[in-house]
Amino acid sequence: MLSLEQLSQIVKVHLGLYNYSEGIQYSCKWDISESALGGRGLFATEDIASGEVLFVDRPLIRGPRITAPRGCTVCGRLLNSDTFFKCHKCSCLLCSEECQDSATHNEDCAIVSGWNNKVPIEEVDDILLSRALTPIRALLLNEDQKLLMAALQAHILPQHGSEIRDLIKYFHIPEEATQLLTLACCALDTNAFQIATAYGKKEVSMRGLYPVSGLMNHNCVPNTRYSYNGDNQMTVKAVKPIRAGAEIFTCYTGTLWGTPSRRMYLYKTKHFLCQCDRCADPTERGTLLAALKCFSAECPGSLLPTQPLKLSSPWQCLQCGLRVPNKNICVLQNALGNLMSTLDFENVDQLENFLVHRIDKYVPKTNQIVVDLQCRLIWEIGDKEGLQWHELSESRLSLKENLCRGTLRTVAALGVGDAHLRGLLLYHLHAALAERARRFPDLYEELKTEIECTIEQAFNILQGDISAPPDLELRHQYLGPGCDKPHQERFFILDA
Ligand SMILES: C[S@@+](CC[C@H](N)C(=O)[O-])C[C@H]1O[C@@H](n2cnc3c(N)ncnc32)[C@H](O)[C@@H]1O
Repeated sequence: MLSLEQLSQIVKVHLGLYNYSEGIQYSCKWDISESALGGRGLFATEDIASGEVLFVDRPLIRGPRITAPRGCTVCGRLLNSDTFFKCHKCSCLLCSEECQDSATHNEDCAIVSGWNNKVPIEEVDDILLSRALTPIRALLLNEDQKLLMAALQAHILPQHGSEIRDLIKYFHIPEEATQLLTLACCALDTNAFQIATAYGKKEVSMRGLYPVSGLMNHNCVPNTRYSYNGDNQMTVKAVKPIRAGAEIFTCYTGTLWGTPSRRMYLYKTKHFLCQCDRCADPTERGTLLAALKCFSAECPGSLLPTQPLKLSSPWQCLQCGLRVPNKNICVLQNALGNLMSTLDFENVDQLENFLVHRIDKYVPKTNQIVVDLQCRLIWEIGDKEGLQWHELSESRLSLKENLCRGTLRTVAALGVGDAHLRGLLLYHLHAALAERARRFPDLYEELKTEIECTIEQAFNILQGDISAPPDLELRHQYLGPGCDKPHQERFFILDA
C-alpha cells in the first residue's frame, strides 16, 4: 500500500507536475489527504475561484464501456454495414484497413493473439472480447502506471471482473495476467468515467481510468465539473469558489435524479450510501425531484420520504400527512419505470403529448421523470431533423423556452453552480430567444440583453468541451456581448 506522500508523488508525475530529471515540483492548489468519508480524497490547499482549472488528467486505460453496443474497437464507429470484419488473428471487431493497421489494434492484437485459444479464433464472441478490451489494455501499462492503478480504491467483489471470466471460456490466459486483468476490472468499476463524445455523434461509448479524477469523492452537489477534449484529456474545473481546506468533489450520478435513485445507484455500483446534505434533505433544496402524488384521491399534495437517509423510510404527504410504507412506494416506482419504458424517446410528438397532457396523472410536475422528459425535449426541439429552427411552430418555440427556464430554476435551486448541465441549458435558452428575435426583428432590442448574457455564460462554461454544440463559438462571436455587426449579419448563422 502506498503512503499518501508516495501516492502524491506518482500522481504529480502522471500529471506532468513533477519533473524527475530536474527535480522540479510545480505547484497546484490541492493535495491528497485522508477524507472523513473514508479512504482518500482531494482537498484545496488554497482558495480556488469558480471556473479555475484544478488539473488536466489523462486516462491510464481507455476502451469500450461494458454496456457499449457493437462497433469498431479502434475508432468507435457503430456497427452499421457489412464493411465491418473480425480480425483473423484476434477476433476484434474492426471497420476499416486503417483501423486494422493502427497502433491501437496492433497492441490489442499482440496481446489477444498471444494467448492460446480454446475454440477456433473466428468463434470467439466479439461482443465479449470488446467488453474485456479496456481491462486488457492494462497489460500495456508500464510499472509506474501499474503502481498507480493498483493504488486506486477497488471494491474486490464477486460481481466485478465478469468481463475476464467470460473471456477465459475462449482463451488460456496466464495466471499473472488474469490477476492484473481482474484488478483492472475492479479499479475500473470503482473509478472509471464515461468519456463524452462529440456533440450529436453516435459512437461506441467509451470509459477511461483517470487516476487523479478517480481520487475525488462523491457529493450530490459537487464543487467541480469535468469536460473532455478531442484527445481524451479530462479537464476538471471548480464550478463555485472552493475555500482552502475544503474537500473537492465530483458527482458520480445524474444531477437531476431524485435522492432514492441516486442513493440506490451509488449503493449498487460504488458500494456506499451517500449522506450528503442534499440526500439528508427530503425536499432536495425545495426541488422535490423524488416527490410522488399523494395516495389519497382527494389530496393534491406530494409524498416524500420522512427519513431520506434510511432506504426503508416511510413516505408522508406534505399536505394531508398521510403516511405510506416504503414497500408501497417501491411498487409505484417500479410501475413508473415500466410506464417510461413504453415511451419512444425518439418520437418528439409522443413525448410532448405525454409531458403536456398525461404525465401529471402519474407524478407531480417536479418529479425527476418530468424533468428528464423536459430535458429530452429541450435537446431535440430546434436540432432534430423535422424540428429545425425554421420548421418550429410558435407553440413549440415557446415550449422550448419555458422548459429551459423551468429546468434552469431547478438547477439553480440545487446549487450546482456552473455545472455542464447549466451551460447546456443556457445555450438552448439563448438559441430559443435568438430564433424569436430572428422571426420578429422588432423584439430584438427587448431580448438583446438576455440573448447576450445567456450565450456568454454558456460559452464560459462549455468552451473547449468536445460535447459542446458545434456552433457555440460562432453564436458567441455573433450574438454575444460586444458584437458590432449589423442586425442582418448577426443573425446570418441562424438563417444558414
Ligand atoms: C473513485 S473512489 C474515490 C476515492 C477513494 N475515496 C480513494 O480512497 O481512492 C470511489 C469510492 O470512494 C468511496 N466514496 C466516494 N465518495 C463517497 C462518499 N460521499 N461517501 C462515502 N464513500 C465515498 C466509495 O468507497 C467509492 O466506491
